Amino acid sequence: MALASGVRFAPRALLRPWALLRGTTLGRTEPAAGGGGDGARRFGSQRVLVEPDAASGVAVMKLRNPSNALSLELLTELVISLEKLENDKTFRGIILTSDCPRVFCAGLDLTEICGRNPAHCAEYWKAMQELWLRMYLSSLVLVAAINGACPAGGCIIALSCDCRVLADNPKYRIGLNETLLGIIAPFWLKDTYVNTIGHRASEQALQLGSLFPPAEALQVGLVDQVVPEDQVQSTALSEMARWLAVPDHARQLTKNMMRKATADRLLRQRDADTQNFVSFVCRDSIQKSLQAYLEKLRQRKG
Ligand SMILES: CC/C=C\C/C=C\CCC/C=C/CC(=O)SCCNC(=O)CCNC(=O)[C@H](O)C(C)(C)COP(=O)(O)OP(=O)(O)OC[C@H]1O[C@@H](n2cnc3c(N)ncnc32)[C@H](O)[C@@H]1OP(=O)(O)O
Repeated sequence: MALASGVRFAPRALLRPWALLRGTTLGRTEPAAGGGGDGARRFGSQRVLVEPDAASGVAVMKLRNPSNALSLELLTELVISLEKLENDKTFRGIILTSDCPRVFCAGLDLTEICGRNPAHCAEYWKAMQELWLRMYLSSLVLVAAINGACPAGGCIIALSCDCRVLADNPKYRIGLNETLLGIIAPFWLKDTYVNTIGHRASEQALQLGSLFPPAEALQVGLVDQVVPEDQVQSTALSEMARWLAVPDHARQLTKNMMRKATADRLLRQRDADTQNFVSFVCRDSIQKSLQAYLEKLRQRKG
C-alpha cells in the first residue's frame, strides 16, 4: 500500500489492513438503495460506507462507527476507502458525512489511548497522522457535510477537507477543545487551524478550547456554509459542483502549493511527534484525566 509519507510508516494495522476487516464487506460491491444502474454500486466496510456515482465522479462516504469516534479500525477503513477512490480515475470528489444521528465525528477514540500500552498508543497515533496526511493532500475534492457534533479530531477531519457545510443546529458545535480535556493539540492540528481561521482566532480558540455553534463557526471561517439540516447534502453537492468546475490539474497543483509546507512539517518530524504524543498521553496524570473524562461521558449518557 502506498503511504502518504513514503517509507517510514508501517503500523501493523495498515500493513495487514484486511486482517482488521475480516467479516466485513469492504471490497464487495452491492447495489445502492434505489440504484442499480451504472455507477450505482456501493462498497464499504463495517465502519465506512461508500456510495459512488460514476456518472458525476462523486462518491459519498459515510462514517458509521458508534459516535464516529476515530478507533484504529475506523482510521484504517477510512484510509483504505480513500485510497480506493484516489486510485480510481472515475472519481474526482468525495462528500464525507456521518451515518450516526447527531454526531459527525466525536474525535479520537479515547479508549484507544486510555489504559493502553505505549506501543498501542504509538500505532494509533501513526494511523491518525496517516489519515490526516492523506486527506490534507488528497488530489480529490473533499467536501465535509457536517450533520452532527464535530469536536476535536472530528474538527480536524472536517478541516482536512476543501470545504465545509454545517447543519444549522445549536447542538452541532465544532472546534478543537483539547485544552478542556487537559491535553494539547499537536503542532499539525494547530497549523491546520491557523491555515483555516488565522493566527489570532486560532490562538484564542485553542487556548479556550472553544466549540463554536454554527453561526459563530461561520463567522470565524471554520465552515463555509451553514444551512438547515435537511439541506446539508444538497448544499454539499452544489459546493462539489463549484469545485469540480475548475480543471483538475490546476486545482490540484494549487491545493498542493497551499498545503505542502504544512504537511511536510509533520513528515519531517513524524517519529518525534509520535514519541511526544505517547510520552504525553501515557503520563499517570493524563491517564487519570482521560479516565475521568470517559467516565463523565458514559454517565452523561445514563
Ligand atoms: C506535548 C504535547 C504532545 C503531544 C500531544 C498530546 C496529545 C494530543 C492529543 C490531541 C488530540 C486530541 C483530539 C481528540 O479528538 S480528543 C477527543 C475529544 N472528543 C470529545 O471531547 C468528544 C466527546 N464526546 C462528546 O462530547 C459526545 O459524545 C458527542 C457530542 C460527540 C455525542 O454526544 P451524544 O450524546 O450523542 O453521545 P454520547 O451519549 O455522549 O456518547 C455515546 C457513546 O460514545 C462514547 N464516546 C463519545 N465520544 C467518545 C470519544 N471521543 N472516545 C471514546 N468514546 C466516546 C460515549 O462514552 C458513549 O459510550 P457508551 O456509553 O455508549 O459506551
